[in-house]
Amino acid sequence: MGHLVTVATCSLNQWVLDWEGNLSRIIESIHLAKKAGARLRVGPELEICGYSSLDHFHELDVYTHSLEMLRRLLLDESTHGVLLDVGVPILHRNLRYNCRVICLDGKILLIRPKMWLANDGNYREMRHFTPWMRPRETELFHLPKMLADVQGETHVLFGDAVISTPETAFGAETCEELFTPRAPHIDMALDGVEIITNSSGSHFTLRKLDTRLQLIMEATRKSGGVYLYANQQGCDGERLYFDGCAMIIVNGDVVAQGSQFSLNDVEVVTATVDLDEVRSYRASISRGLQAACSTAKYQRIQTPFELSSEDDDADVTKAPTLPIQPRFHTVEEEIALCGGCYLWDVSR
Ligand SMILES: NC(=O)CC[C@H](N)C(=O)O
Repeated sequence: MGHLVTVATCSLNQWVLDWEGNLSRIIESIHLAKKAGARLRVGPELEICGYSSLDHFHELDVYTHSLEMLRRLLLDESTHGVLLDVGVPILHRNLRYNCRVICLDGKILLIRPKMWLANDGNYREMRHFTPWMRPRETELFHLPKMLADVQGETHVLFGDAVISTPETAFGAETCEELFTPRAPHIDMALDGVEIITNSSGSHFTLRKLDTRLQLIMEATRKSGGVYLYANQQGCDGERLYFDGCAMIIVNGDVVAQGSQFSLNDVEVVTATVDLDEVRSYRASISRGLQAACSTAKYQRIQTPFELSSEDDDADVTKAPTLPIQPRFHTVEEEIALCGGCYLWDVSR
């Protein structure tokens, strides 16, 4: 167990109810992540069915087909050997949730429902989903038979928990949660969670990338940590254009940034991060007392799967990815690129 970890996030051009296409792009992103040596991969919000499925989320078929696709993903051994954080809508005790399914080697470790839903501007999540309003609580999710067969068990954990590996802990927050005053990453970071994944369905509006970046940079500058941002890329069948830009940020510095306006269907962004940088950063800012008196303690789901290796730490050629200057388009470029990319994607 070492302290250098290679992680991956991605931008995918998913389409509403394009079951086969969405699954194949998810699998391709996992292959690319594995090829780059990543041991953790996060994908965009609701990537299995497409983010903007709108009132299709009222159709029970969407939940059944989403789980059928999840089953295929779990059974596909080419996706094993890396921790996966996949966006899936889940029906649980008659309520519809916008979830992350955290899985490894064909087994589900945790289903983490979105807690703070997006409901302003073009977002209507409260029309389709119920927010999970119980921070740090979990209960059991009864797997349908098709998944129980794969899992070898009838139930998995559902709720607000985090994953603990031998060397670190990671937790998921979903898109809008980053924008909220009491964002989940704050309590997670105070409880020692070092890596936060954020899977988003964040559409383009002028200068929104600046807002996202400021939020993530400030979050990790205040709390320390590694932040993996994944987003939908391009159109997905509704009116909106999503501007991708998957990113990896460490302690307030961007270390990897994907393209904001891309015609690629799958773009994977990876970085090698040094967990010791998070530990020393967290020790050097005056957060210790806040962490020590924080009563917000997360249930940790244990996995023996290692994100790092001692061999990597001993390999002098293996170094953490260095910070880069974040890239921003000018306002004029954003206007030109979003129109062109929207028209290309929507009309093909
Ligand atoms: N899907 C979401 O939760 C998106 C909401 C968020 N405010 C954004 O625009 O990125």
